[in-house]
Amino acid sequence: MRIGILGAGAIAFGMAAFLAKAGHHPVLWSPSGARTRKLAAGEPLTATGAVEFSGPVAVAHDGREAVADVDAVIVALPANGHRAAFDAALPHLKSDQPVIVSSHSSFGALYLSKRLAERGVSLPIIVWGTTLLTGRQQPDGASVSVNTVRQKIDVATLPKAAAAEGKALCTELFGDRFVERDGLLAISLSNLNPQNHLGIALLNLTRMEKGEKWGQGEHVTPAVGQLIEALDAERLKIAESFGLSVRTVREHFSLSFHVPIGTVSDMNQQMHLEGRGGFGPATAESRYIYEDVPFGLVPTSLLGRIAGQPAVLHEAGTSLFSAAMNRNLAADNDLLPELALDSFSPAALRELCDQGFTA
Ligand SMILES: NC(=O)C1=CN([C@@H]2O[C@H](COP(=O)(O)OP(=O)(O)OC[C@H]3O[C@@H](n4cnc5c(N)ncnc54)[C@H](OP(=O)(O)O)[C@@H]3O)[C@@H](O)[C@H]2O)C=CC1
Ligand SMILES: CC(C)(CO)C(=O)C(=O)O
Repeated sequence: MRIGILGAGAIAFGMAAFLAKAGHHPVLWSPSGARTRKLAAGEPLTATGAVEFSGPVAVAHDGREAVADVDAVIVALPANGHRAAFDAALPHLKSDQPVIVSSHSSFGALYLSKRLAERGVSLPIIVWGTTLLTGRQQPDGASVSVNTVRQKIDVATLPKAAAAEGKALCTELFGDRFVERDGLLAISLSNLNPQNHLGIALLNLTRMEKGEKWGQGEHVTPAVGQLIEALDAERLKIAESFGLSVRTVREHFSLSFHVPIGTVSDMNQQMHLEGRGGFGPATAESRYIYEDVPFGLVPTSLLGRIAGQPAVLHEAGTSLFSAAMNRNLAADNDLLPELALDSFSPAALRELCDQGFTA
């Protein structure tokens, strides 16, 4: 199949390599063009580690080229770029052309659904709770090091009625690893980066600010792990009050990183011992803050208010990072203001997350 990928970072490169290796035809789009310059000049895309691949891949020069004549579109860039990517693709998307959002954040699928309905276009939006793989892009501009390919990925569709079709497509492209969850609302409570990264980045902020090279797994010490698990308890309580089943952070870690289940700290220490703990951000200008606070902590706090289960640690995380960065990080979210979800009842939100917007 021909697959348009919006984004050209670590995840987009890794997915393109995975797809090309499986015989599909990925088309990568870098919004600025910078990250596909080498590939467009004919250098092969190279993946090493958990995915091994080297070969040519196609490059799109704009949003129109990225979605023209493709069988499906994948959005694979940080959530602070989702609205820009959606807007670039929107005028060119056709009815029945599925769009996969990985990882889904901050009700981006509802934003896309609303804009598509305004155009009279109807297509399945497939949302994943996380990414297919983890990895880091290499400075040579044409390669990616893939740390892990996940065993399980939570998936749902908007509208919910497209669930079987959505899961079948994902399985055809990426194999038998998809676990169907109870709609977009469940997936909105399934992305664990915001909680994980709040613990990691807040408690290691000076390391990031000073540009140190530091082991991420190694620095998920017992205190950091306990903060992550306390944040997880808030998320689980919100999910429960909506009647939704979601994975715990312990299950997520064990399934993603192939370590026996234990405390979050113990699992990270195990990854560190095996040389798979990775490195934390070497700058405070990191998506761990600028993506995960506005597009992760903020929407979870909103869900907590709607559910009557205030997420006090999530709210504190937003306030603490906003103070430390001297910036109102909640105001960086450019998706939620378009949706005005604050006044929704739990039942009305659930209905919208199951049906989406219709033309
Ligand atoms: N890497 C990992 O291991 C993991 C990543 N994730 C999630 O996956 C998603 C992708 O991550 P990853 O690939 O690592 O991220 P990267 O930072 O590597 O993504 C870079 C890509 O995003 C584009 N981009 C970034 N910000 C914007 C913006 N404001 N507007 C438009 N485009 C933008 C860049 O554009 P340009 O090409 O123009 O530079 C580039 O194509 C994120 O949501 C991340 O949290 C989740 C778990 C693990
Ligand atoms: C490094 C990892 C896998 C865990 O924090 C991650 O989730 C990310 O890079 O976003």
